[in-house]
This record gives sequence, C-alpha cells and structure tokens, in this order.
Amino acid sequence: MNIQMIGTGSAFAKKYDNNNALIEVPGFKLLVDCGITLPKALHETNRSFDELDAVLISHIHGDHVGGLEEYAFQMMFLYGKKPVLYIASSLVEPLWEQTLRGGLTQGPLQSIDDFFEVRRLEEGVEHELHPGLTVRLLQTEHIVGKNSYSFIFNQHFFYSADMKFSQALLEQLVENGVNTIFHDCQLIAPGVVHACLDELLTLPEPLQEKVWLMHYGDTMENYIGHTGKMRFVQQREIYTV
Ligand SMILES: Nc1ccn([C@@H]2O[C@H](COP(=O)(O)O)[C@@H](O)[C@H]2O)c(=O)n1
Ligand SMILES: [Zn+2]
Ligand SMILES: [Zn+2]
Repeated sequence: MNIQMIGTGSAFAKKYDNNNALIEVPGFKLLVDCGITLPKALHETNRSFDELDAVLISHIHGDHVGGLEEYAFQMMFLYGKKPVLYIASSLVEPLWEQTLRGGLTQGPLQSIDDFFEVRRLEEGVEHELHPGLTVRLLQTEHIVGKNSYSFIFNQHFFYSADMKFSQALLEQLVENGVNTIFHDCQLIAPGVVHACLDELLTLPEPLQEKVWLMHYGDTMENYIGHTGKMRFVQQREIYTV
C-alpha cells in the first residue's frame, strides 16, 4: 500500500496544504479527507478528482472536509459521475446539515445522496474497500461533542484523525499488530485538541521509531533533529507502508 500526503499542514498552515492523503493499492485510489486546499493541491500534484475511486472522511473540520463541495460539483458537471464517500454513519447527518447543504443544494438536488454514493461505515468493523485495502474506524478524542475517527488500514497502518495524545492507545495498537503510525502533531505546546510534539516525545523510543509526524505548522523545519526517533512525513512524497 502506498501513501502520498497531498498536504501535511495544520489547519492554519500556509506553507503546507491541508493534511489530506492519497492511499493507493493496485486498481484503487482512496483520498483520505478533502480539505479546503485539497482541490488546488491535487491539481498541483498533477492529479484530477476523476482518477480517485473514493474519499474517506475522518471528521468535520474545514481542513478535512472543506473541499468536498468542489469534489462533488466537479464530478457532477465535468465528469458526470457521483463520487463514492466512505464515512462513519454518525457523521453523515452533520456533514450534510452543518457543512455541505448550503453550498450544494440546487433545484431538485436536495440530499447528500444526490451528490455522493454514500457508504456508511461502522466503528470497529473491518471494512474491505477494495481487494488489498481494508479500513477499521477507531473513534479518537479531538473536540468534545464532535465525533472524530482515526483509521487502521490493512490491520497494520494507523492514520490518526486530529486527536489528543494517548500513549495507552498507541501502545495498544502496536500490541495488536500496528507497525506504522502517521500521527498529527502540533509543534507548539499545549496540544489542547491535538497531540503536541512535547507529548509525543515522552513515548518510549521503540514506539517513537514507528511514528511519523504530520498535520504540522509552518515552522516544521525548525524542529528537524528535535523529534527523537520520530520522523516528519514530507508533503507529496510517496511512502510504502
Ligand atoms: N489555538 C487553537 C487553535 C484552534 N483550535 C481548534 O482547532 C480546531 C481546528 O483545527 P483542526 O486542526 O482540528 O482541524 C478547531 O476546533 C479550533 O477550535 C484550538 O483548540 N486552539
Ligand atoms: Zn485538522
Ligand atoms: Zn480537527
């Protein structure tokens, strides 16, 4: 499985695009989150919405869903298709009612199903998205009252939604077979709604070796060499995990 971060930036980053990823297995390309900067960033990566097979959403913040309106409209008006949207069941209603409805509705097109082929996912269930690609949703702590789901792909690759620090969770994941962790990282403490670098640096070194940092601010380069055994994911680079 290959992963390319179309962006690695935090919500306010300007040097880096929104923390959205493209996961690829033979015959299938999955976009993970679709933030405000995604349409332009995808274009700059010489890719188009039409080549994606589906999008998977972690939670409802602009840097993760703000590009979905353009995705839906481009697919409808440029390609005559309805994109496949994988999303936790609990997020379907808030995504439509609180984020997309205002921009997308027109004439007879009044429901999320008019724009997306919605595939509802349940937490804790192993879902096969395509032969060679499974995902399990894990609800992780981010903002009180807003559901947020991290992902375990192919039972060994953990991709954090925006989440608070939890050493216990990371240790449990590794015990259960996870060998690579892409984790959001706020460079400056306190993390509040994200794990911050100081917290992640308290992880034991063998665990740090499995951790790659993403969702970082514009000053990331100042921290190179100061992340213990953890490494920064580089925007647009392709990793095999
Ligand atoms: N100093 C800050 C700045 C922002 N927040 C919260 O972050 C959320 C948006 O960013 P994401 O990376 O989570 O998409 C939003 O809920 C802000 O309230 C914060 O807590 N502190
Ligand atoms: Zn975010
Ligand atoms: Zn968030």
